[in-house]
Amino acid sequence: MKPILDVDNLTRIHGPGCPACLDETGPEHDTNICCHCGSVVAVAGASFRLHKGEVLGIMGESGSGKSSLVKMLYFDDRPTAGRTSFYDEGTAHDLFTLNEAQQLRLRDTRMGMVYQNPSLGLNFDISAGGNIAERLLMSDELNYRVIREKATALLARTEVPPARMDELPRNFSGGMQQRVQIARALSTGAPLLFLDEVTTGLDLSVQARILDLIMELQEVTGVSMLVVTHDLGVVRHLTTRTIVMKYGRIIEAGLTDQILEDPQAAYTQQLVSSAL
Ligand SMILES: Nc1ncnc2c1ncn2[C@@H]1O[C@H](COP(=O)(O)OP(=O)(O)OP(=O)(O)O)[C@@H](O)[C@H]1O
Repeated sequence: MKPILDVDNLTRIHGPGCPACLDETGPEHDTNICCHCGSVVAVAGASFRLHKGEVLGIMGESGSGKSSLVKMLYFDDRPTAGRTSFYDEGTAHDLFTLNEAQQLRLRDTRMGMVYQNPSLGLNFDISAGGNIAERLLMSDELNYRVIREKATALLARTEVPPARMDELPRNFSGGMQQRVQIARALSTGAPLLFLDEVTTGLDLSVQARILDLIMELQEVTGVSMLVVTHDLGVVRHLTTRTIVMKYGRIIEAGLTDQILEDPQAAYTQQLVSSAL
C-alpha cells in the first residue's frame, strides 16, 4: 500500500531543551519533563506511516502527545526535529522544509482538520455556508453560484439542514457545529484529514451519529485520516490501525482489533481494561 504520509522521528520539545531531554524522559522515566532543564518533551522520535485511504488512530492518555503530533502535521506548531513527507498528486512534499506560503497552501487545499473545540475550526462570526465558502475561496473557487451549490450539497451531506446555511454556527448545537466543521474540512476534496477528539463532550447518541457520518464519508471519498482520541470506542469504530502514545513516545502500534483484544504494552493493557 502506498503511503500518503511518512512521519520520521518527529520531535517537539517545549522549553530550552538540553542534551539530556530525550534520555531522561519517556515511559521508563514516568515523565515527559526533563529533570535537567525543565523542558516538556511533548513528542519524541515519532515515526509511522499513514497509507492512502487508511484511518489510523492515535490513542493515549491526556498529555501523551497526541494533539502535539497532529498540530505539527497540520502546521499549527513547528517540530523541534524530524521530517515528514506528504505524497499528493504525484509530488512528495517534504513538509517542514516548505516555506510558510507553501505550507498554508497545502493546509488550505489538501489537508483538513476537525478540532474538538469548534471555535478553532470555524469562524463563529460568519454563517455556516460562509465558513465553507471561505475555504473554497482559498482553494481558488471564485464563482459565487458554484460556491453556494457546493456549500449546500456539503451541508446536506453532513446532515446540516441547508435551510440553516445562512445562520451563524455559534447558534448551533455542539453536534451540528462538528458537522459544519466536517463539511468545511471536506469542501476542497482534500485527501488527508486530521480529527482531534471530534466527539469528546457530545451526548452519546450524537457521538454515535457523528462517527457513523465520518465512516460513511470516508468510504465514499477514500480520504485518509489520522484520528486522535482517548476514547477506545472511537478507535474501535473508525480505525483499522492504531498507535498508542505515552509521555510523547509511540509505545505500541498495530491493527486496532489486535491492540484492543491483545494489547502488548502494560500501559495499553491498562487503558483497554479500564475502559471495559
Ligand atoms: N505550548 C506548550 N508549552 C508547554 N507544554 C506544552 C505545550 N503544548 C503542549 N504541551 C505539553 O505537551 C504534552 C503533550 O500535550 P498534548 O496536548 O499533545 O497531549 P494530548 O495527548 O493531546 O492530551 P489531551 O488529550 O489532554 O489534549 C503535555 O505535557 C502538555 O502539557
